[in-house]
Amino acid sequence: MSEAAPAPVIVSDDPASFAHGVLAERHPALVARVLDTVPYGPGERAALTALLDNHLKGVVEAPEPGARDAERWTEEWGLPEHLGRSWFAAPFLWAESYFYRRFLDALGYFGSGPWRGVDPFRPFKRAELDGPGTEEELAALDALAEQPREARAAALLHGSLWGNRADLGFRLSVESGHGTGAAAGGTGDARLVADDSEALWSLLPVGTLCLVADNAGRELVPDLLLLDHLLRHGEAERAVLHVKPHPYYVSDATTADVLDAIERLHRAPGEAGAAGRRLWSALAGGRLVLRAHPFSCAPLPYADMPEDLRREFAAADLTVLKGDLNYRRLVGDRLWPPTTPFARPTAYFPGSVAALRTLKSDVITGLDPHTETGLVETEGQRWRTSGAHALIQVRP
Ligand SMILES: O=P(O)(O)OC[C@@]1(O)O[C@H](CO)[C@@H](O)[C@@H]1O
Repeated sequence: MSEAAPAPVIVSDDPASFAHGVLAERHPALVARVLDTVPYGPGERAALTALLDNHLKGVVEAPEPGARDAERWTEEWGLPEHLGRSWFAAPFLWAESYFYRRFLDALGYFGSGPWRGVDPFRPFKRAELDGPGTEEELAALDALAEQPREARAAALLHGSLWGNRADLGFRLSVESGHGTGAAAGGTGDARLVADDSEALWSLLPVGTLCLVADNAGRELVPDLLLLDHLLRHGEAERAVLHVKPHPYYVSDATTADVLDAIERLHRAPGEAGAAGRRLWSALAGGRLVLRAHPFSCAPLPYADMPEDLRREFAAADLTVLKGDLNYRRLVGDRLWPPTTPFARPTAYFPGSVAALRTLKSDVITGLDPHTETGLVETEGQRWRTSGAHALIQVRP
């Protein structure tokens, strides 16, 4: 491949690939889990089962008639190109994203019936917030408060980074043995395959910081704690938190999830409760602003973002994107040579941009050659998808 040629887009048609495994194994596991957890009626169950059958063996079909976003999918998000073709022939990012859109259709999320607006993934998100893991993490904030400010900032950054392992989609394949995940691995710096944290801190303080959130629950809580820290200490005058306009990729955070997370903090004792109260006031007072742009659920890379979103990111002094899916969309869901400089596929992004991500899919850029060689020698290609490694990358 020449220097200038873009790397190949990832497609799910190779049965040996990670992408194929997501469609063929992770999605059936997800359907089973949701139907086990939520007492949807026979109609919704039949529709979801039919969708899964179509996804695995059939061809891409149009959304339910009258869908309010049908025009967008048709005119802007590439649906006509894939209609009538196997889901496995479409780009991985497109197929996966459309599956979540159709998932909500099957369960009446966009309909006019009683399941309208009911998040099928909410029980999983709530269980995380109410679980002992969250309780322990919140209690640890009291001891952290004794630390010097820089140590606190570093701990909160790493909390937000490693919180990214908390997506149910990823854990489904780890639990069912289909993934190569190491969900309980260590979290020390040795597991960072790229660490631009110095460059990240050097960009602060800023006026407006955009944080493009990923998962709810145990990822969103540390994201909010990081934002609270930055706002409180003047490292950002204002923060804009981008969430999804509807449930997506199982655990992705919506406005309702932000409210649940703040409520969880609010009712905690000590430092966590104080952070919850500050975040509540920041939202009420406009220093913390929520955005739920439709493009956040688009099946496309950020390089194709619409003009209004581009202007929004351009107006921020720094945009931080969380998680694996956002990384795939930021650099393009392509098989880049891992040593491709991070600055190259992100050159189009308006303004300074940073990525905080645990590695849970094949896409990777910005590795130095020694790091890549060392990873391949010890792990083959498993390091790309196991979730055991993470990165902090910055393009100022
Ligand atoms: O964006 P997140 O929550 O970090 O990860 C989402 C994820 O689980 O979904 C995709 C496969 O389903 C992978 O890109 C990734 O592992």
